[in-house]
Amino acid sequence: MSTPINTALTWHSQPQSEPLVNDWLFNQDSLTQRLIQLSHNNFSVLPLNEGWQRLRADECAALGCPEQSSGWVREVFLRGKQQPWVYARSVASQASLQESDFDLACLGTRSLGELLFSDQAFERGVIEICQLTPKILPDTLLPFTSDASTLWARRSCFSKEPLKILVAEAFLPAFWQHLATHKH
Ligand SMILES: C=C(O[C@@H]1C=C(C(=O)O)C=C[C@H]1O)C(=O)O
Repeated sequence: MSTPINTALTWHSQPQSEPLVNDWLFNQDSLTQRLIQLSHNNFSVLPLNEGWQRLRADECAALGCPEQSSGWVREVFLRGKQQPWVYARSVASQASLQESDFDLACLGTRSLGELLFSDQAFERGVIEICQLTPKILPDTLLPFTSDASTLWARRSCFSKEPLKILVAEAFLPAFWQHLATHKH
């Protein structure tokens, strides 16, 4: 289902004007844990697509691996109250996975965050954000029709030498609607 997408994504770390957006985009804690709390434990991970693929140019650059590298791609929905709240795409190069004992392929419906945040050896790099627009993310990639004109997304690298896992998360309209209707 994944299709090559426009890699002209402009990732940056510039805080935005809305405090609520900044809180969710730049928070360093496990997103899984925050969504478990926000959903009052009604949280689940829905794998959408997993497998070996050629990584995107921006992903290779972020991982520091050669262009056109192959890697394991994991795309999921993080769901709160059975609603897709976040679309996530996590990738790691084949070379680094082969050198490590990290089995990204075995996760299934377990959250990647459970592994990344339980193992103190993983260091998180800078969180970058960008706004995804339909022209960047054709709906062939995002398996849902988003009624938002843009989606806020963030990404960061989790490193535990020699392994680097690039985790990108796009917050979906249903997430912001839940926040708006359940003032916290
Ligand atoms: C990095 C984390 O893991 C989350 C879990 C993911 C998965 O299971 O594929 C993907 C993105 C993350 O939001 C986290 O919980 O912060």
